[in-house]
Amino acid sequence: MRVTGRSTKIYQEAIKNVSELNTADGNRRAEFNVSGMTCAGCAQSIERSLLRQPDVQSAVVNFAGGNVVINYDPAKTDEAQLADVIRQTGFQVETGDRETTEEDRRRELHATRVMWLGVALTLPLFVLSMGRDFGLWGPWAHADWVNYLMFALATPVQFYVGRTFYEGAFRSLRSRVANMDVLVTMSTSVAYAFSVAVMLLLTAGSELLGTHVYFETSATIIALVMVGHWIEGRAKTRTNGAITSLLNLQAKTARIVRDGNQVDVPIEEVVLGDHVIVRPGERIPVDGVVIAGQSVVDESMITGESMPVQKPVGSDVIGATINGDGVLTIEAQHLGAESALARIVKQVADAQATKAPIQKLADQISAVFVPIVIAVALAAFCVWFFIIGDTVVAILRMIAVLIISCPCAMGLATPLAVTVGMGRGAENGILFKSSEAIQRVGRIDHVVLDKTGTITRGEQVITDTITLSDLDAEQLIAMAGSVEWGSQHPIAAAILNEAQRLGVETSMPDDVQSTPGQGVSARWDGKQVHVGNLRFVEQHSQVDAELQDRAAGLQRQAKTVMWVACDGAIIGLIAVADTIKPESAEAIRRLHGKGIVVSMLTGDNQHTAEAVAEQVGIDDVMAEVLPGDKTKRIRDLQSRGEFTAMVGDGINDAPALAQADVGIAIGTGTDVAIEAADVTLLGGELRGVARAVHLSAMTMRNIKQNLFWAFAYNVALIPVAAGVLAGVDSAPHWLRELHPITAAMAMVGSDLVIVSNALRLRRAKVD
Ligand SMILES: Nc1ncnc2c1ncn2[C@@H]1O[C@H](COP(=O)(O)OP(=O)(O)OP(=O)(O)O)[C@@H](O)[C@H]1O
Ligand SMILES: [Cu+]
Repeated sequence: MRVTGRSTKIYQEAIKNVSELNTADGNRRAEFNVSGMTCAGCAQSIERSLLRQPDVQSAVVNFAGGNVVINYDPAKTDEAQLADVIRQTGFQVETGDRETTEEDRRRELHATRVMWLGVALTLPLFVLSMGRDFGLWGPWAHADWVNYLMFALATPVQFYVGRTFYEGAFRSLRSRVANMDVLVTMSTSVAYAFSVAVMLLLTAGSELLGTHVYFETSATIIALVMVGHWIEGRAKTRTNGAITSLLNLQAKTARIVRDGNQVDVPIEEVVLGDHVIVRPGERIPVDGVVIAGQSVVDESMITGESMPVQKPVGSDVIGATINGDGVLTIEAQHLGAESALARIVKQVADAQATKAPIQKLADQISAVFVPIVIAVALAAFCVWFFIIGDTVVAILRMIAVLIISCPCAMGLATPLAVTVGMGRGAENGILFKSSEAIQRVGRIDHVVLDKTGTITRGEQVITDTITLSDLDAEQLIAMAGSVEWGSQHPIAAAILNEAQRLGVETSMPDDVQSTPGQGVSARWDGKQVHVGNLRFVEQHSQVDAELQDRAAGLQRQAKTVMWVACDGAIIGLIAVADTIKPESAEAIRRLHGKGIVVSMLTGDNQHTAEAVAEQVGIDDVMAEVLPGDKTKRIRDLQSRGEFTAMVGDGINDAPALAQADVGIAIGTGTDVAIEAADVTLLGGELRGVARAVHLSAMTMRNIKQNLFWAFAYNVALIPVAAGVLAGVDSAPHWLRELHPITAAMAMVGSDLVIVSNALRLRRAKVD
């Protein structure tokens, strides 16, 4: 990814930070910016030369982003050696932690000047030549010296302006992957050399090769392709606009308290623990926690949720979000590359550097494409030369075929759309882990939702207590609460909160045993206490039918019922309720609208699960599933041939997220779920699932349109260029004899069509 200006620093800090990290398999990861790539063929030749190194596990070049990500064994090689390998392949390398330098800017400026020089030399050449063909000039135009004038104009274009093509072609042949430079070089060299021969023969008084020179053809092709690539390059930097604008959200300064005074300092000078004052309407400068004040904050730029969020003391705030009406004092927590924003940008950049399966296919095709094209071009030449016997036409046909079939459009089709799609995702709080993820999400036909924390808020509160025996409610809570000291479960927190609210004392239990998905038991106050679901307590105590009915009644109100047993006798029930997130029902409706089946997967009781399911419109309920069985349920769906996504909030869903065809994690942060998931919804709400599906489908459609265009254009125009329409009288003249210049315009045009189609995604609505 190429990011320029002020944002470079944050981005590169983030990248540097990860380059230093070891990857999971003990390898290291390096990222370089590579310049000098002219088409997807170049990207392939770099990949191949890197993969030939025995110590390189993977190498992915993103042609559109101009970078390469390498996974290597640090014991055997280092970044400098890898950079050398790329240089030997013939490209310039910049290591990730270097900022855009004067040197780069000069190089870019020089390239642009050379391009304009090419245009300046080609224009008069073109006018001169075309004017002569159409008889606009007087008889002087047919004098020998005019040919020499054209020669003088075309030669610098061919060898000075067009030098990059020769260099590119040379590099490409050395690594044995033919790229577009080979095609441009071959075709223009043929046109140029042929014209020189005609010119010299005419001077010698021979018309052996005819009387027409084609200097303007070679020059125009070079100029056109260069202008095309220049426009393309400018458009490509716009494809990452979403990320650049995310980075630009960072505040430049922060108002901090130092020695009791408020001072404004540049954001880089804020250190961990600084107290930062955020005034109404200001951008929050850094990630932190609120230590004084009260306000609402607009987090839409990070999470995609438009509703402002309440921020009382103790809540986390994210840098780059916008403060509402209150004044906040925050303590700075995550800075620089650690900040949420930098991590988001980094994840998107990483994801963009991976290859979608559909692109691998396109790469394979374009790799064999160039040799095939050269064969077709030679065949066209032979047919016209030997069978029809027209040397000039034979040469023009060959040039036209070479030019029109440049496969660069194929290489651009996927990465451009993926880059834009991921950027759109990031703007809406949807982070894709890889390019493959964005491709897979669109194929989902079954979504499995975790209940607690995903469909519901995950904030349980006690609603009912039923006591048997002579215990009162407070004593029941004291007993259950004490035993729950030994549990991390949200239900434990709910019971302890209730104890605190009632002012009941709880105390440390002994011999705590917690059974995941069932409950917890301990010795407390000389008694053996069990707190958990029915399955758990009935192993140790007698459960009568009347009580079961009462429990079921509570469960049908979507409440979760905990049984409390003491020394083998049931002594009470505690019911907790969780609020269903207000947007859950709508989120599920949207998935249904896309023809997706929605199931619920929960450890909770069947009645409770069904009551919740009914309120939000779930199709199918899988309840009372033990934590360890969640993956199995996902596998069952997969074995029925369903492309399954699992959506979870992370506490115990990580294995199921990893098992699913697409794992979608809800929420911010860095926990295991996000590691295991393919997609993270930063906003933490379910509507993001439908948005992700929609965005993915749009991106895939865009990719397919691009690929279709790239291939259809080649398949349709190669035969035309070869001259198959020559004998068809009803075809327009320019198609019957497709001139190489027309071919060059079509080639550049097809690239631009693809770039602008990909950019169209930037404005697409995600909802
Ligand atoms: N510490 C505990 N105290 C009391 N009951 C518990 C405890 N842990 C689990 N349970 C019981 O076991 C059931 C299943 O728990 P589990 O953790 O598998 O599901 P969950 O996380 O509550 O729901 P979901 O699977 O929807 O996220 C709970 O509904 C509860 O009845
Ligand atoms: Cu091209």
